[in-house]
Amino acid sequence: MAVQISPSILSADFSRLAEEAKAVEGADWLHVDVMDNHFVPNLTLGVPVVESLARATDTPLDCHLMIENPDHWAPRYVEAGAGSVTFHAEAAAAPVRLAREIRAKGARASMALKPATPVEPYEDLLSELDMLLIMTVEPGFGGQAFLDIMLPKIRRTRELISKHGLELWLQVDGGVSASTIERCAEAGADVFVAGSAVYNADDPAAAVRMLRDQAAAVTASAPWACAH
Ligand SMILES: O=C(CO)[C@@H](O)[C@H](O)COP(=O)(O)O
Ligand SMILES: [Fe+2]
Repeated sequence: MAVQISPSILSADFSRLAEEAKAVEGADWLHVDVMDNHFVPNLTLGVPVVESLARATDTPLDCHLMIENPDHWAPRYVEAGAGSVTFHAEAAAAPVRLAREIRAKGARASMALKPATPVEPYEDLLSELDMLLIMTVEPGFGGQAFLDIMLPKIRRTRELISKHGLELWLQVDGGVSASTIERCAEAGADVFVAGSAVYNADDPAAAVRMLRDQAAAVTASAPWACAH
């Protein structure tokens, strides 16, 4: 699978969301961070804003739900127009049922792991998912420093994907920039969320292209990238 870039609208100007979404057209996804001030200590946006964003851009929406009770809310984000919906493993009561419901409603189903949550207990669930998101910061805020200590988890997850022959995308989110994306790609990530590295750049669309080129140069020689 080719590498994909998902700019996070969290680092954009929220008073101009439609324009900011258009500024990164050409990206593979638009990452939308939904926070409820319970699962994480921050509050962002909800279903009505996602509905409006879906109308404002042709870029598919990659909704990252940092909320309690995703079992109830995740399907609502599919109905709002998201192309991919990520719920947190730590918050979901019934992750298999939820992933199946997201898929049945027509979106890609994805599950996220906070930094302290290991992947191994979820090995048997991976076949139910279209993407696994490994957080490379503690969720809640943009602009935090990348956690290098997550690289072994990315590597172990890539090994599990290869071992089971899965078509699972492996996303990283948090502190991904020109100085960290290559390490993520080397470890086995293939979908990269970048908020501040894209929206703080003078030319966000060019920043997306540069990040994609950097990651693609690394994965071009990765055996797992050739296999998918
Ligand atoms: O989910 C989150 C934060 O919880 C992210 O999607 C951030 O929005 C990424 O921002 P940067 O770390 O790239 O600035
Ligand atoms: Fe995110």
